[in-house]
Amino acid sequence: MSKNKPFTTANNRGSTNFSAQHLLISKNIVHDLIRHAKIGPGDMVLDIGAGAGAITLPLAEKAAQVVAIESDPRFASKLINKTEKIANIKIRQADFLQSPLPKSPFSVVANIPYSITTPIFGKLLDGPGIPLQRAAIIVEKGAAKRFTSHPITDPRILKWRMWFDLQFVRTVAPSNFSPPPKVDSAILCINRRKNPTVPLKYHARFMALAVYGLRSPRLPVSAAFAEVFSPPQITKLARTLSIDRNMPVSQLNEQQWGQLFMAMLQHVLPARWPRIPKQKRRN
Ligand SMILES: C[S@@+](CC[C@H](N)C(=O)[O-])C[C@H]1O[C@@H](n2cnc3c(N)ncnc32)[C@H](O)[C@@H]1O
Repeated sequence: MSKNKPFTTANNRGSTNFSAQHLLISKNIVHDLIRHAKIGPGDMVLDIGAGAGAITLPLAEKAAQVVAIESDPRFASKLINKTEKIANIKIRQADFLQSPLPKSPFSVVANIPYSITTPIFGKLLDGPGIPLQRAAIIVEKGAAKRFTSHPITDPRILKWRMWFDLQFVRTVAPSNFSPPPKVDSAILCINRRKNPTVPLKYHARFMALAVYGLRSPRLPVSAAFAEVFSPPQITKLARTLSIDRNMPVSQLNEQQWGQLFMAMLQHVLPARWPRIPKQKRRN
């Protein structure tokens, strides 16, 4: 392959996507990412899709350890050469989606490949035992809005937000990348919740209620949970939790979802609990 061709990458289906990668060229944005992720000398940090190392190197000045994962062998080998004398950087040439996550607490600072944003977030946020603490990630602005906004219509995003606070931090203009992408980007911050309304052990059971409750996001709360709570229970709950029983179920916030779930555990017989959805196979 010619030296002048743009860097390319394997996508999550194992084929090759020959589009150019949008590398960060703004030191201010790199600085902002590291600051928002609150990286300090005790932190082990993943840089997902490290490219030419725009984030990796400044990150290593703040963190205890940086593991940079890059699937493109040309980026990876350049980065290995560039960082061989820096003791706290490890470069892994690998597909992040197929790589094991750290077993001890870690953070993420990254400008990721947009084409696999949801699989990357799923890998970081889906499982109950993943020790992710904090992250600042550049994603397409549309995705950042979708992951952080109200109403909440997607049970998977709701589940992420029950245990992690997802915040839209700021828009990042195309001029901060080379080549500039056609769309706006954004910094999205993730912080593990210290006191989630629902204990982590109920992760799968909560997902069952979320999938059931959001099957038709425009249904009023009373109809959405009709098979779980009896009409008097719903009326009482709505009053105690200050919820309008006629509002669309998608208008419930994370805290109200948590309170409804805890009420279900306490007051509803297990036979009426929604079933835990079968895990989808991940390749
Ligand atoms: C948008 S570029 C960002 C590069 C660098 N972080 C920066 O900000 O300049 C995304 C990078 O992710 C890499 N990449 C794409 N798919 C990947 C995967 N599945 N696992 C690891 N890296 C991947 C690409 O090769 C590319 O270098």
